[in-house]
Amino acid sequence: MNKDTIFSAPIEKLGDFTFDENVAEVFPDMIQRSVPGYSNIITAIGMLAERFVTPNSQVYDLGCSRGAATLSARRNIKQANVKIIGVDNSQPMAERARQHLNAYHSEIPVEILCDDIRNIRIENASMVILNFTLQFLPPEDRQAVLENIYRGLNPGGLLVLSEKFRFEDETTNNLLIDLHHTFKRANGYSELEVSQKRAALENVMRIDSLNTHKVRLKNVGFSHVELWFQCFNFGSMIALK
Ligand SMILES: C[S@@+](CC[C@H](N)C(=O)[O-])C[C@H]1O[C@@H](n2cnc3c(N)ncnc32)[C@H](O)[C@@H]1O
Ligand SMILES: O=C(O)C(=O)C[C@]1(C(=O)O)C=C[C@@H](O)C=C1
Repeated sequence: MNKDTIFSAPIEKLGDFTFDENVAEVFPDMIQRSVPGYSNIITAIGMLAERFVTPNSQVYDLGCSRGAATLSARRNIKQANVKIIGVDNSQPMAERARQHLNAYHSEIPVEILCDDIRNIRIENASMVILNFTLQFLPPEDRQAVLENIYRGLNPGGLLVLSEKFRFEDETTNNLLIDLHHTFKRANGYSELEVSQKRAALENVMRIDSLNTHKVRLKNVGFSHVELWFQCFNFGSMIALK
């Protein structure tokens, strides 16, 4: 697996973080070493797919990157006549997702669309995955994306929403951010890598509190909303229609 060294040397003009060719190339290593609990969440997405995906329905993986969540879902779906649609607006990510998914045999068709998730109409969905994607949309666009998902989900359908969180209590917020940085250091990132990446993400990743997520999901109409996983300032929620 290609190692993420993107922020290892000093960068004079640090621009905003983007999912470009360089990031796509090292992405599995980057996300594994940056997001505490990432592999547990990917495994659980498979378990949830096994339980929630119904025959003759569709599964959407929005912001699918290289297709890790899509693959986990596809491996665990036992129902007939299911289609998975992965969407990512980064061409280098979408290409790698197609290659990655084609490398494994499956009866379940997967279509990878290179498009903005704000343009996709969700239809006949039994499960929708937003695994660390909503946080990259402008905050004012998040409600509309969730409304579109809610409308396209079948009754009883599941949304999995994983995000980095902000906490309203300043002391615990700072502690959890600090623990996340300790986690990254333990995974081999230097102080410079941690601080340059933090600066690059500042404008593009405007994170919400857990409460903001819960209230918004309820406002959109979801009947049952719960946090099922948290490690430091990262976590994953389930919302049922
Ligand atoms: C942190 S990654 C997601 C990781 C992936 N879901 C996984 O489980 O491995 C965020 C992804 O969302 C994509 N993305 C960000 N904004 C998007 C948008 N408006 N439409 C489509 N994809 C978007 C990025 O290109 C990136 O690949
Ligand atoms: O590395 C960080 O500090 C992060 O915030 C992690 C995070 C994410 O949450 O999506 C940010 C960008 C990369 O795509 C991978 C992980």
